[in-house]
Formats: sequence, structure tokens, C-alpha cells
Amino acid sequence: MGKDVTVAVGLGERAYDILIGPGLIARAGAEISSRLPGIRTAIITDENVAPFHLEALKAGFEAAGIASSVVILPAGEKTKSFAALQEVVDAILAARLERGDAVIALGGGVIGDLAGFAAGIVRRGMSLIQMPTSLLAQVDSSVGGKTGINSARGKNLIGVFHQPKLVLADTAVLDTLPAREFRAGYAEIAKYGLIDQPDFFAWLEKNWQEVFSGGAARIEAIAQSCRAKADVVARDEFETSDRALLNLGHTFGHALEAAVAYDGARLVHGEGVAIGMALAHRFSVRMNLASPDDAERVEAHLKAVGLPWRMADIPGKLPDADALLAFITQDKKVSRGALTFILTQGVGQSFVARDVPPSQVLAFLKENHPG
Ligand SMILES: O=C(O)C(=O)C[C@@H](O)[C@H](O)[C@H](O)COP(=O)(O)O
Repeated sequence: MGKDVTVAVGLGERAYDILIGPGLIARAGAEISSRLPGIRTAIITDENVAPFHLEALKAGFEAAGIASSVVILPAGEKTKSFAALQEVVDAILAARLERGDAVIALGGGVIGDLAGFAAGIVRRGMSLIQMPTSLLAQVDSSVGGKTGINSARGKNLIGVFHQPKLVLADTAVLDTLPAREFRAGYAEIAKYGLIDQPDFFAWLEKNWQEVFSGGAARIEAIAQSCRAKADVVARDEFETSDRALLNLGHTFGHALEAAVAYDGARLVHGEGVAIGMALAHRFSVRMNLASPDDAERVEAHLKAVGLPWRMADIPGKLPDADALLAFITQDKKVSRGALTFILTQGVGQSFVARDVPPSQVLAFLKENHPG
């Protein structure tokens, strides 16, 4: 086997490993058959990923004696839909897979969330193996068991928690990722620094070019992100308390994604998170929690790496502030009608703020709306 970095997600009987390293798609058959002997699989992937990686995965499966059927879906956020879910569920049932067989999610966050949801509900829960092919999926969405689809009323509003049995993150695939997609995934890496690791954020400010160009710094950033996420998930699997910290930037970001009707030409998830993180820092300044220097530092880093950082960076017209607030009030962190945000006292000092007054949010959205 290769020299992979292994990060353990300590969840008792649902514990699993994240393997991070080059060549894991070709080696997946061997890795899976040694851990889950006799398993059969349905590979769920998309039209962008399949031409690059499906053959290598299938060849490795064949060599390891793993039977597989394949579903190839259109790429993009609009695939996180009931229609696509139905297609995946039908294909799994048509292949007569059993509960102990596995759904393989080969793709980015969209495929991971959708295939994970299907695995969570077919036969009340099948095995799931995440094989993330985007940076965002490798550092975030493939880990932790959040699965689901979108609604026109809001992002990820329909789903279940369903942990994978294994995550195989093949870092070599990142070399062929479009630059915009790589940057979008980088937003989630920066997020871990901004949550509670100021040293990691400072390291990223210094080393982001190396992370973008590949090599040891990239693997280190991915591994550090997975460790940070595994830690939080092990403490609070079902987001009853501080797992919500992982949502930094997502309250604003998800509202913006819904506001553009999940149109990836205008805004992809990681870009929404980047803008959302900048807004969360600015909002914290407005609430007298953080200093303007902190917000400026975050904005400067997002700008340096080429990420959008304000609503004005989204092409086209946005719905007004009231409509954005309406999306925010559908957020899953809302409790008894009260809004929850992840706010900050400075870089790496985020906290969960409950009962944030909607009037303050609305005023802030109006001040920052590009019109
Ligand atoms: O894993 C989590 O918990 C997160 O919040 C990580 C997020 O980066 C991720 O995008 C997640 O899917 C968003 O969750 P949601 O509950 O806000 O839909």
C-alpha cells in the first residue's frame, strides 16, 4: 500500500479512517477489499469526474474482485435534487445491493452529499465509502456524515447524518481540478484556521501558494483540515453544540447560494463560504465583538488567493436584503425561531452566537447589499 496520511475519526462503533495520498483511486479496490471483504458496490459519480477517474477505479475493483454498477449524473449543485436522489436509489435497488453492500461516492461535495443521503435511506442505511475528488470534498464534505439535497427554500434542508465506513482522498486528482474549483475548496481550509486555529491561519497566509502548487504543503493542509474536522465531529456528531462552529461562513453563504438558485456559473459553494466568512467577520465587527483589523485581515487573505469576499463579487443581481434574510431564517441552526450565527472575537476565535436579532442581520445585509 502507499504512504498515505491516515486521520482517524473517533466515533466508537461508527469510527472510520480517512486515507489521504496520491493514487488512492487506483488502489481503492485493494484498500476496500482488505477492510470490507465480499462487499458489492454502486459507484455514484458525475459527468465531469467519470471520464478522468472511473476506469481506474473500476479496474482496481475488478482486480480485487469487487462487483460494481455505475450511475453517472450531471455535474453541479442542481444535482442535489429529489429527481437525482430517486435515480440513485432506483439504481441501487435495481442492482439488488444489500444493506451491508456499499455506495461509493466518487466526486465532489454534490456527489458525496447526494450518494451519502441515498446510502443513508436505502434499506434504512447501507455502507458508504466517500472518494472525494475535489479539494472541498477532501477537506470537508466527505468527512463527518452530513448528507442531503437542496430545496428551493434553502440549502441542504433535506438529509440525514450517515457516517461513511471509509474516506479515500486521492490527492493526485487535485492536479487536474479547475483553478476556480480548487480556490473554492481552499475557502474551507481557511475556515479551520478562522474557527479556532490562528496559527494554522497564519501558516496559510504564508504558505498558500505552496498549497495551491501541490506537494507537501498541500497534503499537510488537507490532513490538518481533516484532523480539525474529525476532532469536532468526534465531540459532537449530531451538531447539538459546538459542531455548529464548522458552519462558519455558511449561514450567509447558504443564503447566497439559494438566492442565486444554486447557479454554479454565479456562485459555487466554497465561494459562498468565502463571502460568508468575510461577512461573519464584518458582522462581528458591527456587533462590537471583533476589531476591524481582523475583518480586514480575512478579506485580504481571501482577495490574495483570488476568492470572492463580498456580495458585490457575485455576478448579476441579487434578491434584496429581506429576501436574503428569509433564506437565513430557514437555516438548520434556527432554534425556536431564534437565529444562530457563527461569530468571532478575532482570527481563530469563533463562537456559536444564539439568538442573534434578525433586525441587526437585516440592517447589516442592507448596508452590505450591492443593490
Ligand atoms: O460538517 C459540518 O458540520 C459542517 O457544517 C461543514 C460544512 O462546511 C458543510 O458545508 C456542511 O455540509 C454544511 O452543513 P449544513 O448543516 O449547514 O447544511
